[in-house]
Amino acid sequence: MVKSIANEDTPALPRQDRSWALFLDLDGTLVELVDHPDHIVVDDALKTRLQTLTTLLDGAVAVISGRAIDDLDRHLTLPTLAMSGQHGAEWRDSQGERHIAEHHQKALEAVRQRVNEQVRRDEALYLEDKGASLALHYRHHPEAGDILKSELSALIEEYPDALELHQGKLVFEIKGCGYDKGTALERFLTVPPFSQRCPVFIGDDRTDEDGFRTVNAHQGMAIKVGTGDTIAGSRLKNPDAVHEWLDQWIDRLQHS
Ligand SMILES: O=P(O)(O)OC[C@H]1O[C@H](O[C@H]2O[C@H](CO)[C@@H](O)[C@H](O)[C@H]2O)[C@H](O)[C@@H](O)[C@@H]1O
Repeated sequence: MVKSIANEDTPALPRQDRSWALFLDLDGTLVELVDHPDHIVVDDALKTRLQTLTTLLDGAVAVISGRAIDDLDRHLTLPTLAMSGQHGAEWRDSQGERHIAEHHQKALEAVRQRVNEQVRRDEALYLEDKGASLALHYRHHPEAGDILKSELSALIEEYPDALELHQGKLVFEIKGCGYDKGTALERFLTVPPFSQRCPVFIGDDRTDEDGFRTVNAHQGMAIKVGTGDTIAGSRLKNPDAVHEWLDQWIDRLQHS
């Protein structure tokens, strides 16, 4: 049964277990990618699925996203769910306490205005200002990718210890150095209810590879959604397959 939702070329996923910790990316993993960040569809079934798993795994479920936590809360409306936002720069622990990295904020402030000017020159671009990071979306002007990459790289050149450029799916992100999805996972794994559990991380994007690296180092399970190069050992085809696999997990735990 698991085989039908995994890609043909990867081994069947192991049987889900109560002793695992679950880490989930959002865009492209739990929800389909759409034309604009505000247009994702988070239905009630997904919210219930996340809540049920959190209960069954004694709280060891966290969303690990590039989005800001306020934005994740707006879409998921699960205010007590553990989360990491902005590629590890902010996080909400399992006690509900919020934390945010600040070391790069001065440098970010210095480039913010210049990125805004760039966006004003091309109305097909969309700037998502997340507070501790900037996402410049070029989904509606994909040919601009190469030039944007070199322009944004030049903009942050002055701040090599504070800022770095990440490339996602038709988006470039300017974010603080020293934080990524790998450090976000590592942080959760040092404290209960995540510590002492086998980590499972499901993600679709190249920024999720940092998380896969951490999970692999902890002998956990890295699951890549969709196609493309990856260091993950397993794959699921798309968000629907992810939902199906999570539902199997719920079913197993409720009937064991
Ligand atoms: O780490 P994630 O939860 O996967 O977030 C990664 C980025 O996702 C969002 O952008 C992407 O999804 C949009 C909606 O489907 C799409 O329009 C865009 O092209 C994608 O890059 C989000 O807006 C970013 O802030 C996240 O970093």
